[in-house]
Amino acid sequence: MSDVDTHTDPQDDGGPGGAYEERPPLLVLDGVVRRYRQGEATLEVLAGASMVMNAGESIALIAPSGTGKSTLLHVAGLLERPDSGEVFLDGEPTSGLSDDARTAIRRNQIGFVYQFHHLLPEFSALENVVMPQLIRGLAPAEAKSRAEDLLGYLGLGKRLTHRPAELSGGEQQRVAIARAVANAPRLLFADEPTGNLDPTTSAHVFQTLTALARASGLSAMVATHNLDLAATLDRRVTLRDGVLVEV
Ligand SMILES: Nc1ncnc2c1ncn2[C@@H]1O[C@H](COP(=O)(O)OP(=O)(O)OP(=O)(O)O)[C@@H](O)[C@H]1O
Repeated sequence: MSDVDTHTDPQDDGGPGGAYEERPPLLVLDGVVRRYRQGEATLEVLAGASMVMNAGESIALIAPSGTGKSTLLHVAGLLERPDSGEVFLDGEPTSGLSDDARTAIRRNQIGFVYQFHHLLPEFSALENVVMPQLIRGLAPAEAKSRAEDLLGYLGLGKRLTHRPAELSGGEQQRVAIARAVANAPRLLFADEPTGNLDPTTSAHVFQTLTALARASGLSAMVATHNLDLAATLDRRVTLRDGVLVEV
């Protein structure tokens, strides 16, 4: 175990349970190492990355292309396992969990947004947002109502029946954001969510994403190349030689 304390939240004043009750931070990365084989060589993309993410925090991940931002988001979001080190969720280690247990955590607690929307082309905006809720087991009427609310909040109330190809790039990304938060996750990972959009649309979609995260108390980690947008989040980190550094 390295110097990262996985069990106390520095912003936790003890809460209603009393001053001696300690709540672990939402997410802790502790000395995370991730290597890829590239032919004969091994590339160590993450070389002991550590960080603490508290509930409700928004963090920008800013680093040059190829330094490991996507890899970090995939490991933190339980899509990939670290080669060594640990990812703690609510103070509990996750790397030893079965694939099924990790999938269940992702489905119920984690949302992802990517640079390209990955919406299902043959389904409407509404259906794309309803679907993950049905997979989770929600009743169709409840799922539809939540999807309508979310899309309305994101300014897409008049685009519910449009298929992705009938929407603008910014609208497609907003549907992807609605889909990512449809199951009310606690954590949102966004990998250059506005990287494919023009500057004005990019700023609008980014602000929509962060406003939604704040309104719903969601913790968000957003990889972006845009320093102005990064400045609007609570904290900024970068990757230097595979290690996370606060900037
Ligand atoms: N599955 C893989 N197999 C082999 N190498 C990989 C794999 N995934 C990523 N890499 C390598 O790891 C390095 C980091 O990749 P990653 O996609 O995490 O970077 P990034 O910072 O997100 O880049 P970008 O900003 O261009 O998206 C790159 O050199 C990439 O080629």
